[in-house]
Amino acid sequence: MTDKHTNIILVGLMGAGKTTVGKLLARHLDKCFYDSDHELVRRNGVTIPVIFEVEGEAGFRRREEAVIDELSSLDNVVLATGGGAVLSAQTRALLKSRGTVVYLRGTVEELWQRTRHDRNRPLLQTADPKARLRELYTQRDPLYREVANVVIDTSRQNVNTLVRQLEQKLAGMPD
Ligand SMILES: Nc1ncnc2c1ncn2[C@@H]1O[C@H](COP(=O)(O)OP(=O)(O)OP(=O)(O)O)[C@@H](O)[C@H]1O
Ligand SMILES: O=C(O)C1=C[C@@H](O)[C@@H](O)[C@H](O)C1
Ligand SMILES: [Mg+2]
Repeated sequence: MTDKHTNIILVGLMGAGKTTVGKLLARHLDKCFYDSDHELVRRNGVTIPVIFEVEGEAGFRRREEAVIDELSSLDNVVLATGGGAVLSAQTRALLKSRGTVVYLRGTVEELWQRTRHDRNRPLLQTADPKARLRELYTQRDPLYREVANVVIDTSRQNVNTLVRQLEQKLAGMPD
């Protein structure tokens, strides 16, 4: 059975640090780390842009929903989810029931600085990627907040500080 408080699930926009913070947090808490994006790439043997190209965003979302269902049903994991995972109502319900959900929040400016040189994010391959990021922020911030038990502001915080802060918050949470 899945014990709600053995899993930590990270949500947030592209560049929020879910993968980076998640890996370090898992090491500190002695939990296994999974990343839904990495798992999709590993299982399908192609990059995320290729999945988007071949199956469209809808195809990617179906695969993402299934892999998050599977990974979140494990115990004692830190799970970094893809930035758009919360678009699925089914996934939102699942995440809330399967772990302590942490929203890593960042300003659009910072998220932009962290993602601008990376071509691996198909949703940002537009004429004005920063404006796109702003739109995604407006659309998704309420969804991240809806699922989150904890909201962490990542602005001007290095990864080590964030992990320490997160560990303290998690330790202080009721069972
Ligand atoms: N708190 C931070 N301060 C400075 N740089 C950071 C911070 N968190 C992450 N980064 C950097 O920002 C980039 C994006 O981080 P990361 O890949 O962990 O984001 P993500 O939330 O997993 O994004 P995605 O949803 O696209 O997978 C990386 O180069 C990482 O080193
Ligand atoms: O924000 C999003 O919709 C995405 C974020 C990434 O983590 C990947 O899951 C993919 O690039 C889509
Ligand atoms: Mg990531």
